[in-house]
Amino acid sequence: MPHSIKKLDQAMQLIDGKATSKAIKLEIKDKVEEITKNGGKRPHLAAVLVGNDGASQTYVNSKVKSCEEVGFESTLIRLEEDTTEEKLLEVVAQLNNDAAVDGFIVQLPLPKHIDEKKVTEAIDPNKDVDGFHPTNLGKMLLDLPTYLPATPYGIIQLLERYNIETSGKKCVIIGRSHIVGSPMSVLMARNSKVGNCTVTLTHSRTKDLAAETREADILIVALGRAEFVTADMVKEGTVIVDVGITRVKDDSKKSGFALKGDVKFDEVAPKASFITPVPGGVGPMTVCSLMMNTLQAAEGKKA
Ligand SMILES: Nc1nc(=O)c2c([nH]1)NC[C@@H]1CN(c3ccc(C(=O)N[C@@H](CCC(=O)O)C(=O)O)cc3)C=[N+]21
Repeated sequence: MPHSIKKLDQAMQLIDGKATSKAIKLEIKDKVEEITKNGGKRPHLAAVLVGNDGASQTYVNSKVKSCEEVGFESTLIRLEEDTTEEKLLEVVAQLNNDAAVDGFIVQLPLPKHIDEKKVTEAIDPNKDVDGFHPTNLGKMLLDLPTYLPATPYGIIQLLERYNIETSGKKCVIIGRSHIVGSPMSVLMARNSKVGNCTVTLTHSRTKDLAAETREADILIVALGRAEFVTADMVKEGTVIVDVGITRVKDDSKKSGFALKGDVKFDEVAPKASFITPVPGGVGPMTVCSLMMNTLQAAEGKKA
């Protein structure tokens, strides 16, 4: 068969996270209009940012902007890099008790002198729209109503909206973080519309990683190393979800850096059936999930 025809048969489709998040945000905006029209309160998301990390500022700004787009109220609380753990826990307690705030997040990573676990556990699970609190992760595991962690929830939305068949497929995940890889393994395995996969969760101690990834019908990459996955690591026709986002120095860019995913896109994309780009893939969906969780919080369907 001529090469060009083979290529046509296997046309790769880009999964457009930016467009999907826009569509979902319009749906949320409609719901907000309905709520306020009926005299209800506008959903309100608060975000706490400690310090001046460049990437964190970008993400938090995009969350505030998304709130405006969907008609949410938003509050950004900025604290100095040297804020004490005690002070941050006070701010968390205030937000827990503030009836005007439906949900809030504390942007991670936090400065080294603050215990992230302690802060996460201090957040009222009913307001934990990040879905990081042990109570909410536990509920997820038990299929109880809860807030799903933002990035995994965004990925599920993408797979669902692109009608990607997951049932009975082999899903390989790279990275076992508490906020992406680990919850993703639970969601892909559970008995749900998107789910029913046979899941392999790989990590730094996995013996022959490429042997595992080559088996994947769906490959989810979340280890945070730019261009880690190369063409030889994937089989033809795989669905690839790239969660990584690393700033790499690039003098040709106005910002001085380029954003790179965990997948070497140019060489891997031609082998994929579906693939998420970076930027414009999973990132915008993460923000969108926060909006969905905040709407859920405001509607009183508490975790
Ligand atoms: N408590 C907490 N909750 C989070 O949800 C959380 C966090 N901490 N810490 C950091 C990670 C990362 N994250 C992203 C959000 C948006 C984009 C995003 O919008 N990315 C754009 C590009 C943005 C850019 O230009 O840098 C894109 O991929 O197209 C990416 C990553 C949320 N996180």
